[in-house]
Amino acid sequence: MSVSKASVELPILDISQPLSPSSLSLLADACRKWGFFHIKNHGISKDIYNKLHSFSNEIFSLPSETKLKIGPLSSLNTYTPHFIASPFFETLRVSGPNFLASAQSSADSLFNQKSPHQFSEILQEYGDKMTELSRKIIKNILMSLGEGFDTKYHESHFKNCHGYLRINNYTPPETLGEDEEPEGLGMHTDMSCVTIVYQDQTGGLQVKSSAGDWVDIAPCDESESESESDSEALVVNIGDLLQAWSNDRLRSSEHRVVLRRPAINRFSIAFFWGFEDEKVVSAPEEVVGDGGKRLYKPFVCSDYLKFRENDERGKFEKVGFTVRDFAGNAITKDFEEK
Ligand SMILES: O=C(O)CCC(=O)C(=O)O
Ligand SMILES: [Fe+2]
Repeated sequence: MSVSKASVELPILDISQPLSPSSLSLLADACRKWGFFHIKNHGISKDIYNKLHSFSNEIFSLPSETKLKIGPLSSLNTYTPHFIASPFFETLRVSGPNFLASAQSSADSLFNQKSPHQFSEILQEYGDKMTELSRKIIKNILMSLGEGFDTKYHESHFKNCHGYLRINNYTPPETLGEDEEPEGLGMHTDMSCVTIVYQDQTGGLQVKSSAGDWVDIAPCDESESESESDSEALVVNIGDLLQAWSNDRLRSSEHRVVLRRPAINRFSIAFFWGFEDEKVVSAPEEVVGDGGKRLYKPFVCSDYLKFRENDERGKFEKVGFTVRDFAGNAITKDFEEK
């Protein structure tokens, strides 16, 4: 296994402000080279994360039989147990736009009664914030691609996007050797347009460079920087849908999560924001640019999701296939590392 301790320097963008031309250019570079960047001043406090973390712990600490009431063989199917994506990973899905109803139906089944609403209410607030942030992020990415692209494409292409949350719990094996770094979540690309990830201070998220090396995306605690906010910067990454829509001008990078010593649980929340099912994904002429080659055949969004989700493993792990295999024309451009 290749072990890399190098950590990539990603821009940290202040999402509460309109981005300056120099920040837009940092954003464009990061999206082309890594498909990853950080955002700060996103308006979600540490207090919210602490609450989400402790409620989630309560759920993940329930006996397996209880959790399986909402597992893959149940009608709800919001919980994915260990040994599907990896032996060390379990996850709870909360679907939007009614995050409250989705979280509440899982909680009610788990606790076998009408349970208190606080967890669901916080998830509604969190989901709404993520939705708003995703819109802002897409707008900024469009601005970074070309002048006037946000007004041209934001409404016409992205207004029906929608999102869901996954709350992830990584439980490493109790004995972990010094150089042992088992995969908590295997290499994959996201099927979204953009994904917003909160990772706790444990670390272990890695992105593959265009040269093929794994590099760390270190947790970035804003409260340690000069920022006034009391929260951590969030990780944002480009998903396959936006890579195809942008004709590879934006990169959907392979990434994974490795587990390290000390062998403690790792907690993360990912928000996936993507096109509506029926959307035909096709890069606009102007995005492809004069003389540019079209790298993907137009495809229907849900057909790609089905292609990836045809079995439970394919959703998470070691995807042999990405959007390039699904809709790519023979000639695909390699991402330059500049
Ligand atoms: O747990 C993380 O930090 C990342 C999770 C992830 O990549 C995913 O859920 O797609
Ligand atoms: Fe991911």
